Amino acid sequence: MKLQELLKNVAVKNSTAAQDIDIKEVRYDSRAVQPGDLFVAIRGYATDGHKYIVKAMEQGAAAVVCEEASEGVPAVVVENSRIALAEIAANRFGHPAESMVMLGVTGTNGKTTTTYLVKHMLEDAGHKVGLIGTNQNLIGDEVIETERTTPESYELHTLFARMRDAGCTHVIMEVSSHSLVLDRVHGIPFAVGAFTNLTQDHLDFHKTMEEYRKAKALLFSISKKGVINLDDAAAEKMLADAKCPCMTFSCGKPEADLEATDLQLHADGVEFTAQYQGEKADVKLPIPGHFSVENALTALGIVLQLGMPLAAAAKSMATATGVKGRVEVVPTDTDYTVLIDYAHSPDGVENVLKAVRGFAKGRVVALFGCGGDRDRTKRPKMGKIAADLADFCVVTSDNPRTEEPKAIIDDILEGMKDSDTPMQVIVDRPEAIHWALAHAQKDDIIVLMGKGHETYQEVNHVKHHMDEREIVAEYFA
Ligand SMILES: CC(=O)N[C@H]1[C@@H](OP(=O)(O)OP(=O)(O)OC[C@H]2O[C@@H](n3ccc(=O)[nH]c3=O)[C@H](O)[C@@H]2O)O[C@H](CO)[C@@H](O)[C@@H]1O[C@H](C)C(=O)N[C@@H](C)C(=O)N[C@H](CCC(=O)O)C(=O)O
Ligand SMILES: Nc1ncnc2c1ncn2[C@@H]1O[C@H](COP(=O)(O)OP(=O)(O)OP(=O)(O)O)[C@@H](O)[C@H]1O
Ligand SMILES: N[C@H](CCC[C@H](N)C(=O)O)C(=O)O
Ligand SMILES: [Mg+2]
Repeated sequence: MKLQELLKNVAVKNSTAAQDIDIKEVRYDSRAVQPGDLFVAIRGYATDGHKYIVKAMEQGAAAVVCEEASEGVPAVVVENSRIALAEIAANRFGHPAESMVMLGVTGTNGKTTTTYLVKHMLEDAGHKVGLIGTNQNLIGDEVIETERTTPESYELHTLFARMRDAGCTHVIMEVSSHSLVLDRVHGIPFAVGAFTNLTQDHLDFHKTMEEYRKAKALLFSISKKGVINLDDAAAEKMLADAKCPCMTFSCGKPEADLEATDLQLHADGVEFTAQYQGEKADVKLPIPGHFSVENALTALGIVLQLGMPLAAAAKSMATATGVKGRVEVVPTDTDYTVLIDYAHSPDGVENVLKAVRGFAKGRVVALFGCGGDRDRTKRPKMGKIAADLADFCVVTSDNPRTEEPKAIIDDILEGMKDSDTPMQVIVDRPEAIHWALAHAQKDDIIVLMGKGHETYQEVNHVKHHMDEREIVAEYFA
């Protein structure tokens, strides 16, 4: 592609690069640059892409997009390289997002689950759907592995192009707060954006809850229509900040556009009556927990905003299946139950343990750790909530990354020190799981929290294979 085609509608401050040069590929990591590529230099948190311009040129880069030009380098200078990257990516692939209905979900918890529900309902209605999120990306049934919840803009447009070419009409994606702040989703024309909830997470990155909320609110300045959880404490501010018309949902607030009443919470799912614009429908979702009602409402809100009739959406919801690693039952053939869940924030832990408490006949045993190189202040909070809600806690590791595992555990224990809930600390997670199984009692529900779908433990930048399903199976073998 010619450089000028890639730069169409990009706000260029000045340029020393010839506009008609041929560009082979676009790279934002110098380590991937090959002869003829365009290197986009991004100022990051860990390092600055501008430092690698010389290296990129040595590797054969044809030109550089940057915020500050270097002597003798064919450079296109822009105000913001991340925004330029997103625009270049859209140009590179022929604006694939514009030919599909783009749907985005933001919020601290419930994004992954909601996206799968929306995909299921749209497929039931006969559409081919692409999905982008934490567990994996999907083009219909085709699975594409992922590293991020919301990939970098260039990867996003690469995926959109594949989805478009495969005949997708709709894309449902998780929109993380990081992606909104870091312009990964810049320029995506979201037909509907939805907000699940706001509770503590990622303060390492956003610093304050208000900054975190504002990051999420950005989705409603790039969406045509919004769906907002009126039961969340941040709802009022989210509605006030929104630049698009928003519908609201609630469990019990009649002023909401979509309201759930007559909630029934069962061990294997939830049931409720949904009311929208004078219509009523019975909704069943085979995923347990009060939060499943919220996720169902978020998903219903999205398809209602697209014009799907409530009755059709409700009917479809009943045949949705659970999502890997979200309240997933591990088969054990014993008189107790093992669940794998992705709760990794104070609210997530509270929600899943309350849900389990609601149907447990015996003890609730919580096994968990906290991620390294992530929000430290959530650790004692998760510890306290687990100690308050569980009958027994096993504290262990969850992706220590570059931190000392025992130091992370000490942060968690700080929040548990006033509790008399019995507990066991075992740093090695597989060992901790085996210990929990060896000490299980009849009717216990052992909740393995934090890893969800993940099949690795990340230590010092290396992902070591670790699948909790296999660890449980090994124990019984
Ligand atoms: C805080 C954050 O999100 N950082 C992301 C950001 O990194 P950064 O801007 O700090 O980049 P950097 O490492 O300083 O490097 C700056 C630039 O120099 C380039 N570089 C670097 C080294 C080199 O030799 N040559 C070179 O060109 C890098 O490619 C980059 O373009 O941009 C990078 C490129 O896209 C991302 O890989 C990186 O994600 C990091 C690894 C990360 O862990 N992100 C997590 C926290 C994240 O994004 N999580 C959210 C939410 C999760 C959820 O709740 O579900 C997600 O959406 O996944
Ligand atoms: N609506 C909800 N409110 C609170 N907690 C929830 C909700 N939905 C799910 N959870 C809990 O949070 C965990 C994570 O859910 P899910 O993966 O759907 O959220 P997410 O927003 O995609 O998370 P991430 O930010 O890591 O991508 C679940 O395993 C469950 O314990
Ligand atoms: N996507 C989130 C979830 C991480 C889940 C947990 N396993 C952890 O490592 O903290 C993050 O990167 O913060
Ligand atoms: Mg997710």
